[in-house]
Amino acid sequence: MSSFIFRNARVIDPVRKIDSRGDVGVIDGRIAEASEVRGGEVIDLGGKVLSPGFIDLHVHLRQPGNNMAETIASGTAAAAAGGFTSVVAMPNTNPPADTAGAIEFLRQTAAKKAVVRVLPCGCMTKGYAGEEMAGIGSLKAAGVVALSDDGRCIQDHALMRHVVEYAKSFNLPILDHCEDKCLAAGGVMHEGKWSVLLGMNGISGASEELMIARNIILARQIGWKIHMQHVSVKESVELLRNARAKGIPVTGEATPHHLTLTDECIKKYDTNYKMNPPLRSEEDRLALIAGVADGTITAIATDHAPHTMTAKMVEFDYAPFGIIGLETALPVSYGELVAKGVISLPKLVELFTAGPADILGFDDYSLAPGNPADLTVFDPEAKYTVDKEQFKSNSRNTPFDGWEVQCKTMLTMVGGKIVYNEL
Ligand SMILES: NC(=O)N[C@@H](CC(=O)O)C(=O)O
Ligand SMILES: [Zn+2]
Ligand SMILES: [Zn+2]
Repeated sequence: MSSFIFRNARVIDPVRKIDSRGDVGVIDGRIAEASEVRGGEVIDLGGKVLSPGFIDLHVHLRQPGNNMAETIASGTAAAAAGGFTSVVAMPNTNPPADTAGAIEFLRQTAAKKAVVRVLPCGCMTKGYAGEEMAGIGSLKAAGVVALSDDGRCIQDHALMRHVVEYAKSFNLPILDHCEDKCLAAGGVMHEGKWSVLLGMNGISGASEELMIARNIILARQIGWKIHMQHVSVKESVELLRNARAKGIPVTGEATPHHLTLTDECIKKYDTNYKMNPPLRSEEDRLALIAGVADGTITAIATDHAPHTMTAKMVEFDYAPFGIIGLETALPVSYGELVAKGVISLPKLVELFTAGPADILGFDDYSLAPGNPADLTVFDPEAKYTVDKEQFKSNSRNTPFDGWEVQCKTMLTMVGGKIVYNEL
């Protein structure tokens, strides 16, 4: 395997609290002191940022079941283009990833087709139907890194309690889609001023708040980690903030779209603004940003949810929920959080690296010599226009097409192999 020296990097390594000019070496797929590399390829970064590879906790790869929308090959190519070196693959495929066999399929296909690491996530319940617990022990043995029924939420609190107990005994974090079905029923957008004005059925913020409260209670009672996916409302942020202050092991992620867009966008009736949870009010959006700024929210995750053009090109009510995000996450988050002075650049890097690594229970996700050479190089100064036709994803369902953005992925390296290069 080849060696590399990255010269003149702005090295940002949140775990080791480093933000300084320097060189980073890679020998045989691992990070090394640059001075120890003999005769490797020299790449001058001219001050561009080099950081640990980004981890996306929340990605829908759609294979098996909907290869038109995405495959493991196309989804991981999109991830590489976005600077992600690892993605957690949500199990709501068809068939769902609720057995060791399904996880084995994912792992074997990823070994052949993926360009970044695919971290399998298994269902909490059989068929993610929320009725019967999945075989959590065999999912663990097959290599899942977490459990989730994403797309749906277990409504039966006693069942959820048992799942959390099993997850604890198998040392698996739970990534939960928090949504009370009764309160959300029939809704297609956020319940608020705009749903009234547009005459559309709303999804109450309380549907999320209620299940976040439920999960906080279970995390406290059982003493186990529950991570709240795609947190979207103000009240959820407040609940999380208070619970974390008390030491309850709960965490939350924010998506780039919930940080930047609101329910007002729905007036365009464009189904690329339809996702679950829905775009919320401006007040909710600002609360989410405040939660990121004060450390209540410790990860940015895309909830990359590809859908084909034909699936999305229908009346708003009938379109599936979900938008893609892997190839826009970095610039969109940079624009809202760093360019506007809400957080520093190292903090943004943390939200894409050490934050998600910690939620998964990985330790030392840093640029320490000896660690796997999973690296992201990006240029915070580079300005460009988002063009969905250039995406590596099989899908085009993005609300960010045509956005003038700043901060571009320049190179992605996984285990010492360059999988994306724009330098
Ligand atoms: N976010 C979405 O709107 N859709 C996701 C499911 C989910 O993340 O809940 C999907 O699988 O399409
Ligand atoms: Zn979800
Ligand atoms: Zn999802």
